Amino acid sequence: MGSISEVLKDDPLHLDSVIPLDFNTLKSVPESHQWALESSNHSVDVMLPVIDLAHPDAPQLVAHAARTWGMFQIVNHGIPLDLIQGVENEARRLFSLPTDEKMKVLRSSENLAGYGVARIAPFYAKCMWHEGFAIHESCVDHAKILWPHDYERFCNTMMEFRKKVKPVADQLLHHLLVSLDISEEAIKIWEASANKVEGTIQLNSYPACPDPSSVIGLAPHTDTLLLTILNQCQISGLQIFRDDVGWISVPPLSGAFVVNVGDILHMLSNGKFPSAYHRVTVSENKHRISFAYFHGPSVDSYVEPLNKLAKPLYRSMSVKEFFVIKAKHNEKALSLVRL
Ligand SMILES: C=C1C[C@]23C[C@@]1(O)CC[C@H]2[C@@]12CCC[C@@](C)(C(=O)O1)[C@H]2[C@@H]3C(=O)O
Ligand SMILES: O=C(O)CCC(=O)C(=O)O
Ligand SMILES: [Fe+2]
Repeated sequence: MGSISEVLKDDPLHLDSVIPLDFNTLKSVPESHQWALESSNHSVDVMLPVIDLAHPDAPQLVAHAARTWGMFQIVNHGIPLDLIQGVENEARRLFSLPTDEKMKVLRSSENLAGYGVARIAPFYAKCMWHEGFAIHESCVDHAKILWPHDYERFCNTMMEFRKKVKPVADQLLHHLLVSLDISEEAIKIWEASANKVEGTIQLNSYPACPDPSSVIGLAPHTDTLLLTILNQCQISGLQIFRDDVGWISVPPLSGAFVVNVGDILHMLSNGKFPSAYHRVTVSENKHRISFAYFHGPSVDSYVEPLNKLAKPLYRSMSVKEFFVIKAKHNEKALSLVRL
């Protein structure tokens, strides 16, 4: 995504003016973080599909789960447990730094990488109980500022994770595209588009909160790209919304990753794979960490429903155009590009 800064330079959100709170010093929830939540984060427990990627039917199971849920969990993905633990440890090392240290790597408005609030933060009057750190391409510059004499451990761990997770995302995308009954050429184009970019890693931190029912970790949203592969680090908090059931908790499963469909795959599949609407709640006594890999596409790609036999529900547009629409309209973006 070389020219993403170009896309974001007209972004109306001034993220560098929204700074995460110094959560460590708080004994109560400040008004700035108190949300009027209907039914206070209430959710039900329904098991999301858990797919063994080594199972011979994995391609069909993945496609079925993406169609019915837009979100599922994967096991037997080949990402070693010690690497998962390593990423969590490094994320905890980063977020436990003093606020003034983290502020040295604050993400600017037109930049994808660095420390700060979620990109969706400026859409809400209240702040989320969350801080994040995004890694785009290399993380050496930022890590050297944080740990001048010990930056390699952080960077090597993150790069090793990206090296291992990207092929998993490629494989999942392949299963999904094949199931769409589209031309081999279209499959190749989109695989190449996703393959061309390194993908962004997002580390999320949700500190323990004195009154979890009055705050939100991450407000309800859909992810923008093709696929997100997320690890919840063994602490619950992620919820997915279904019209028929309401909010459903996604229990963390040791060693598993949660996969969810993003808006661009939603459009490519003509809505067959719905982008998952999800949110995050926080805990009273646990500092929750999660980390996610956001898979492609290249900003130079052109998005349109790929199955030419079906009536298109979304108009054609460049990925850049969609990023601009999403940055301006957030939740309304998909409905604005619907035909
Ligand atoms: C690649 C990206 C997806 C993301 C925006 C980003 O540039 C890096 C952070 C990602 C994240 C994580 C929290 C939720 C989210 C909606 C946000 O505000 O920042 C996602 C973005 C997204 O999928 O649009
Ligand atoms: O922390 C989580 O479980 C989810 C994070 C998330 O939705 C995101 O990074 O887009
Ligand atoms: Fe998300």
